Amino acid sequence: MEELIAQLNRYNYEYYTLDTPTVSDKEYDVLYDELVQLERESGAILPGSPTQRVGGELLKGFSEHRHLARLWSLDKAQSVDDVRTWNQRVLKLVNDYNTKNPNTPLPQPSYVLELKYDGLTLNLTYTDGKLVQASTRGSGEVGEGILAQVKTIRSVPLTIPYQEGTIEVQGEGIMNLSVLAKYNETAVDPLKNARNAAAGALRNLNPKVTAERKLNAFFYNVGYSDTIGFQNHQEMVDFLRANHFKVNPYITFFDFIEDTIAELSNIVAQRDQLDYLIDGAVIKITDMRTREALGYTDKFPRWAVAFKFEAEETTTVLESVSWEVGRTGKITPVARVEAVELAGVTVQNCTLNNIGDIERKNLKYALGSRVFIRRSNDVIPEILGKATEDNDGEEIVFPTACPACGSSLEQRGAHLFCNNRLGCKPQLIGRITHFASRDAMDIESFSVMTAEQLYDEVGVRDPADLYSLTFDQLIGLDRFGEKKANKLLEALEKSKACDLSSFLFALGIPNTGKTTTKALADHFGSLDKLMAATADELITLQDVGAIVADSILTFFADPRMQTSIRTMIELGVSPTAAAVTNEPKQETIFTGKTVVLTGTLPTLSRDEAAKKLEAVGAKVTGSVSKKTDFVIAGESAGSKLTKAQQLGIRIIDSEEELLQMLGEA
Ligand SMILES: NC(=O)c1ccc[n+]([C@@H]2O[C@H](COP(=O)([O-])OP(=O)(O)OC[C@H]3O[C@@H](n4cnc5c(N)ncnc54)[C@H](O)[C@@H]3O)[C@@H](O)[C@H]2O)c1
Ligand SMILES: [Zn+2]
Repeated sequence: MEELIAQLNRYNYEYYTLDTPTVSDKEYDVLYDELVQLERESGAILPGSPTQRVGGELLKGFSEHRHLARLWSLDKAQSVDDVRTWNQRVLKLVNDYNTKNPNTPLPQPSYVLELKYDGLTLNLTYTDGKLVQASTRGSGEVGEGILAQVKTIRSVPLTIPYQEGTIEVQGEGIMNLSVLAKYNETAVDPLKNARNAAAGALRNLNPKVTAERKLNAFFYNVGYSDTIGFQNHQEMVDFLRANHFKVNPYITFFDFIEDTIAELSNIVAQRDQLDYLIDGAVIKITDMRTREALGYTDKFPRWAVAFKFEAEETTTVLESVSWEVGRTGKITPVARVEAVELAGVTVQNCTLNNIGDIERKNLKYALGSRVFIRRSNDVIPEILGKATEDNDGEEIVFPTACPACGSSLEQRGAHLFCNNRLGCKPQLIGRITHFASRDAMDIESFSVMTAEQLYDEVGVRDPADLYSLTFDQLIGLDRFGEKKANKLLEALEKSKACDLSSFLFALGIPNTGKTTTKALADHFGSLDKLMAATADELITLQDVGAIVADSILTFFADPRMQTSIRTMIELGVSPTAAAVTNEPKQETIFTGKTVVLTGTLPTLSRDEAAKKLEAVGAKVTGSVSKKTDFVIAGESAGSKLTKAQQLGIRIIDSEEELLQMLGEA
């Protein structure tokens, strides 16, 4: 217990006083919970235990402010069961109170749900309508006066309409994520995390530094007033709004705890769409008399509980960096980290984006050091920066030669490239695999392994080579029986009658994705016309700017590409543009609606289903949001389906039903 107390107090100091934590909240919480557990089991609380107090030490240089009413921490629930346990305790206390006070019983508890903003607590003091002090939470009783710093926040009102005596209002100072990203674009010292960025700026003695960070704030409580009282939370929120405090639009009231709990998953689903960090949601009892009756422990109110979300950040050790070659020749650093659990999965690989990013994030000498990693949505976790200040790690040596083919590398912007387009195996394998992929030529049963095998054993170097493969060549290969060989040849044959936009996408023209290739196909109508197009003609298209136009021209001017395309055409590949119709063929339930496809349907490929939907005027998009009208979920649909369920979006989970709705079955 002594060790834990020493360790936790050091982390508290780094977090609350210095605003530069060296462990993640997740790691801190594990140790804290361990201490709570030991205190409970032993019945002993040792001196200096962080479970008995709020916050950390005050910084020198700021004046002290004694809060007119105490500020609190929040009890936390890690699971919905913890929320239910908290609620049971509330019900029991209400019941006890009502037994003792039969003439003035408390109402049946009702609940308010708010987001838990992750920033720095602010306590604002107004006297006769004027902002006279602003302070941090500090110890809960005394905080640091940071009036000049808080005045730089544009959303903090300097005067308010309510002018009767003194009130204190609490909120959270935050940095919007978009503001942080913008700040980091040009910053010499990029900021790792919005919470520490906000806290550090507010507790900077120089208000100019605070102003540069363009902070924001949300207010959620009137902690003290000489004159005014509220019956319930809604009245208090109305008062805050009427007095021009920025109140978060998401505040929801519930009569039943189970409804409140059900709503938590909606917040989790929308977490990634918010422009600020939240680390949970707060459930509070709405009735003020009940709050008073329930009271406080040493540390937190009994009438509120914070439901903590799964952490998205943690720390781990950066073990090694390897360099991967993509199909365009771009070299991507991939970090191998000590295995660590984050948001329910074990993380072992993280992206480092590019060499520019490694330098910007001060990771050049970070091999073997502890680093912060962050995972949001389904993307590969990213390394945010080092967890220590020292530069004692080993150097990440940037390659000068391609790890695959040995050619010397060229730096363009923040990226390294291998220019050996024709002789660098991973580039060729990448191009062939991309060519055959589902969104491209959709050659069934073709995988990276097939591409590698054909490369190694039959000498396939270019997508065009696929169309002269013979049965005899294939049957001689490992793991290729008669059936498999025929299947691949059939799939290749079938792919010859492709549509132009898929063919263009399959070619892998740099800087052109599916939307662009579709626009090109629609506009030009034939491969020949596109290949003869000029830059002026290309940039008339909506999706095509100067860079994309240049990529397209350079690509088709390359004699090797011309040969490859000519060979394919000679071997029977015949890309044709779908007839462009501006009017959808027929009105269906999907006309004008936004649809997301996920998982595998029994017979239709995702592309075929998308085409059918587009033909009746639906917009097919890649990610589920509130704007999605339908989600078509095939077999092994994953997170998109979960999200659709959470958002209450209509889900169609059978191909038959889909075809029926399309009027085809
Ligand atoms: N990484 C570290 O080294 C380290 C060290 C210390 C603490 N911590 C983190 O801090 C947590 C404890 O911190 P705490 O006591 O400062 O905060 P808390 O999690 O107990 O929450 C209380 C605070 O939540 C804020 N809040 C945000 N939205 C709110 C809302 N709608 N209603 C009411 N309050 C709201 C308020 O500022 C309030 O002071 C730990 O669980 C840990 O995750 C991390
Ligand atoms: Zn190479």
